[in-house]
Amino acid sequence: MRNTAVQLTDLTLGYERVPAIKNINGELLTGSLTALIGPNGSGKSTLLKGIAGILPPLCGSCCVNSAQRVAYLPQSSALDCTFPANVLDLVSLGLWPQRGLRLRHRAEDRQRVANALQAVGLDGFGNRSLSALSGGQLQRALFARVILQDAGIILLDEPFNAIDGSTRLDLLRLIKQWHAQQRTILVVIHDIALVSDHFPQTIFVNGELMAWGETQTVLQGDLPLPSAALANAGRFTLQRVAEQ
Ligand SMILES: Nc1ncnc2c1ncn2[C@@H]1O[C@H](COP(=O)(O)OP(=O)(O)OP(=O)(O)O)[C@@H](O)[C@H]1O
Repeated sequence: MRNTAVQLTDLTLGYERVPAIKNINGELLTGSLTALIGPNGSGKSTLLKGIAGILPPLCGSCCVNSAQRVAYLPQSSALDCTFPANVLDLVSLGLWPQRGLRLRHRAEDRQRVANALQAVGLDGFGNRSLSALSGGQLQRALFARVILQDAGIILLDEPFNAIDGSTRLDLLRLIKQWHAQQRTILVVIHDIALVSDHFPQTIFVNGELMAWGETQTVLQGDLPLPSAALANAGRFTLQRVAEQ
């Protein structure tokens, strides 16, 4: 697994022994930037949870390069923002893989948290309660936590949902910085134009693996996605894995 960050072998994942996504084979190369696309309910979040180690395989295996830490950012709608915590609490959690849960912040840690908040444009938001953040501000805070996790493998579930254009650009810039640092990045996205413009690799799932490869090859046909997702993205021919 020298150049392999994640290896999936006949991987089937699901809930209460009912498969949600079946027989996935493939590998994420170290330093790759990959979009994960597919219709609602096609198993994208399930696959991310499997790679993050949150969901054990029903069959097959998911091997993650043990030399690399994994950062997983769930859909922000899955987070309970009524929890009595502020932005500093949330972002500082990114330090626990390195410092442990009972961390006492050193001056160096406080500086790293401040730097991460600055990098996502949330300077001065540290004491703001999570419940008082807008959707875009919450997404920025979650990205600050990912910065602190300093992981080699970064899994992001729909980070561009319900955010405005400038937040989207800022977050995209961060993803590109991580890519330039040779981190391995997998991002669930519904916006096919964004995938086409910014992601070199694409995985397309629909309960099983439909295609995995260069984005322009994968997006060469009619994808069974809502027409809104295809707006401005042209027509694509789907190259099925089975036909390769
Ligand atoms: N906790 C759960 N318990 C039981 N079934 C689940 C659970 N989470 C997801 N599922 C089911 O697994 C299948 C895949 O769901 P998943 O959330 O992975 O899809 P998705 O592609 O991420 O969808 P979306 O684009 O809507 O976020 C769906 O049929 C869903 O109903």
